[in-house]
Amino acid sequence: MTSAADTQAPHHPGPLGETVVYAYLGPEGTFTEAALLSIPGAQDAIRLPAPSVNSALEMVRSGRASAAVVPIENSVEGGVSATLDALSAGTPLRILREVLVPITFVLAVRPGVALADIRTVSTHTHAWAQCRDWAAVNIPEAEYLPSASTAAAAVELSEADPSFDAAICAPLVAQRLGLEVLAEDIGDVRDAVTRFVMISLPGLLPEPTGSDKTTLVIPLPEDHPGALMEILEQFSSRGVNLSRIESRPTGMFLGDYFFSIDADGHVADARMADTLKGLHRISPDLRFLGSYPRADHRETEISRHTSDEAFRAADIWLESLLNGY
Ligand SMILES: O=C(O)C(=O)C[C@]1(C(=O)O)C=C[C@@H](O)C=C1
Repeated sequence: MTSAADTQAPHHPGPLGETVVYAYLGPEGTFTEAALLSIPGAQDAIRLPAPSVNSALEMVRSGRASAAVVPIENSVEGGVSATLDALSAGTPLRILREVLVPITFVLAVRPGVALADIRTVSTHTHAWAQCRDWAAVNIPEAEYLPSASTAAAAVELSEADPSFDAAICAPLVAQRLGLEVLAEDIGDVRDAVTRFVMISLPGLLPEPTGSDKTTLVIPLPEDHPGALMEILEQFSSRGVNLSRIESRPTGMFLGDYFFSIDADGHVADARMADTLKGLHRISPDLRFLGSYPRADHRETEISRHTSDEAFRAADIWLESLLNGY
């Protein structure tokens, strides 16, 4: 379902010199690499695996890469905190496109190891959260050890003296590394999907398509009754639908939070532009992370009174009042 990998999408990172250089959460064989490879042109680009989401984004900030691909949200486990936090601070970055990748996990071991021998298992925390119930039934004695990615766990398992007995990873990486697959499709929820985003430094925005998403980071202005309501009202009064809202601690002090929000529509749409202005009045430090096409191509629903025409007609009417009519 790598449905954002369509050819008409106009949003590519600007070339760095002549060659497009992509950073991604590595090593080779991560689901993130699969997401990157589904983007037109990425097969011919230079691809730099990074050991963490932060370092992938740092490569973009420092100019080593033109863009980075990182996971942002999973249909089972929700937001990827490392990405949400890294985008909320530091040099501003922009999301240029999103990619959806169906997720299937296998349990991989070194040849000859049986299910009953497994005392320790390693994978990415998001992957573990998606296979926890399967593990509780099938390897109940196994202790979980977190790894930087599913592929990093598989790579360590394939090397000399791994510090664990099994890895949860993508089927392809287990096969590539010569690991034995003891169980397939071990995710607790069928049809799990992870959403990845392509990130670059701010530049020209992708054109509106009628099926777009806008991502924002909004610090809660000041702690008072109704503060969150004031933020939400900006969206609802302009007919803007939210597809994701999460709160994350800013890390500054206990109780200090920001909201990470995905809203349907593009900043070039009058109702979204008006929403952003309203939000800026309430929370001037908000971050605009980009407007980009939806991977599922679902069209934004617009009611008659929040269409671009309705906003234009209202502007013209107000102008006429000011001109004495
Ligand atoms: O470890 C990987 O293979 C990744 O690409 C990371 C990641 C994630 O952060 O959610 C991506 C997809 C899966 O949901 C599990 C792990």
